[in-house]
Amino acid sequence: MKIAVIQLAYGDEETLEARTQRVADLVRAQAGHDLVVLPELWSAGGFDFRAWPERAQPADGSVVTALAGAAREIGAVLHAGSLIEKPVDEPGPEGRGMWNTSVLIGADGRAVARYRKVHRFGFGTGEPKLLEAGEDIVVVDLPAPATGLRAGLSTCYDARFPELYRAQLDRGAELFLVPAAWPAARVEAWRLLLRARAIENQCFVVACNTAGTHAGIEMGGHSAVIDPWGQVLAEAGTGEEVLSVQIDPAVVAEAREKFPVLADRRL
Ligand SMILES: NC(=O)CCC(=O)C(=O)O
Repeated sequence: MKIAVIQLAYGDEETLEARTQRVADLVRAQAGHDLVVLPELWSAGGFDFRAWPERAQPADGSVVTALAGAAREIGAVLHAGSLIEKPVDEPGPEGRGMWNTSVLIGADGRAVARYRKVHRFGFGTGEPKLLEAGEDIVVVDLPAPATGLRAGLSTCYDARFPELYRAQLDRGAELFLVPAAWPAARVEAWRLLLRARAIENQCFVVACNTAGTHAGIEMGGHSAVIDPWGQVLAEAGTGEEVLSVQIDPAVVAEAREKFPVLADRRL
């Protein structure tokens, strides 16, 4: 399976329309890959809380529609990163009506899965103040042409909560897709947590972070693809960059058979 991880950089100047066009073009440029992955909240701005209400959209709004077209054109599965989702007529349990939602799009341009971020980052500000929390664990068989692995969806801060990944493992996950807007200030934690999630669950990790500086926060980059042994197959630097990585889905079963640590779990 050939994967492209688009570590996008952005600042504060670009309009939503211009960024959407730029990102759709970047996705189109990944023709030949089976799976293309984008970062968290690239359309709304990961830490640009004030812009979220005006950039919020339904999960079938103009941003996802533009990307679905790009995925269809190149015949790839696309993890569209996440957006500030504001569905029509869904106020949510806390009355905020907005979620940090990831969308996985098939090569036919149709949405195959949606994940609403469970752990909200901000300690009383930002996400917990403005957004609803997701409540569902989402694990899905990757569709053609990215077939062969079952993927668990999570987002950024979720990486600090190993129990979420165990729950995904128990639903058959073999690969974790993790879009993020993780700041440079804590990038070593990001790098370490991703490897830990791969090793403890014997899963691939495909993690796509943000680069650049927006809303006064420098993003950490270091997107990575990690195998079930914890080997880093590719890692980005700190700027905008596309990682292109070939993975062998058979490595999951191989690692679990050669080193059957999961069989020793005591619940
Ligand atoms: N967007 C996020 O979830 C940021 C998480 C973060 O900065 C951290 O966990 O540290």
